[in-house]
Amino acid sequence: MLEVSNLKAGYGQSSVIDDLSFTLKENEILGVMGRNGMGKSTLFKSLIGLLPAFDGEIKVDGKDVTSFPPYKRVFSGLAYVPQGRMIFPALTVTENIKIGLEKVKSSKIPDYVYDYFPVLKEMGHRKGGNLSGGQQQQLAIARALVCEPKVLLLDEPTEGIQPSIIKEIAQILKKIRDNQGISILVAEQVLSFALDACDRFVVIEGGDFVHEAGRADVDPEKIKSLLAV
Ligand SMILES: Nc1ncnc2c1ncn2[C@@H]1O[C@H](COP(=O)(O)OP(=O)(O)OP(=O)(O)O)[C@@H](O)[C@H]1O
Repeated sequence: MLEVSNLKAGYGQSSVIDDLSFTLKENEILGVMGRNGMGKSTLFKSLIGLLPAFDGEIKVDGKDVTSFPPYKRVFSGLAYVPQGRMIFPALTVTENIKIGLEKVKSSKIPDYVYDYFPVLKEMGHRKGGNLSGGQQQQLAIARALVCEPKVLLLDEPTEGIQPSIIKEIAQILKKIRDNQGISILVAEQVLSFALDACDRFVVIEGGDFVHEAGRADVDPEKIKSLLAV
């Protein structure tokens, strides 16, 4: 569903992601694990087009989007939830979700949003900035979901969120994958969350993948050691 070949990306003259290749399969949840500063956000920003690729190719469902600006990548099936969530604090919960609906030219929030995130129904009229971190994360995921993406990019969804909500978000992501039939790429540092949510795991270090494992053969201690170095 997402094919990344020999991707090179970074800031100005300095390259952070260097010659990275991987694929995300249909209905797969792939966890990109890595310590602070290892290149997770840089990778995600280059996938959605906030950073241009210096080289390489990004394909979504077979379509080359490498030269597309972010909005065209969204129309090609990508959706992005940035680190820090970036919801609109002065808009209500409902208004925030409706921004995602612009893409599908609809004004009705689909019922599935409230099945996954009942709290967003209760808090529909509340300003986004007055929600807790966990609720804001759910709002950001909901806003991305209503774009009906083929691939959802989630950058550190657990950051600053309490453990019980982290567990809940892992379960919801699996439900979303199953019911909406989308593929999910998630950057994470919290190993327990990744083990709950992901089908496959890669560890990024210095902009390159240094370890890969599937759910069946994952060695949590190995990943823990790579995250702790
Ligand atoms: N705007 C920027 N300009 C220049 N260098 C940057 C910029 N943003 C990040 N970097 C550098 O790129 C490298 C990778 O950072 P990145 O934010 O991708 O890491 P990360 O794995 O997402 O870490 P974190 O979990 O802390 O967000 C780091 O060396 C960082 O200093």
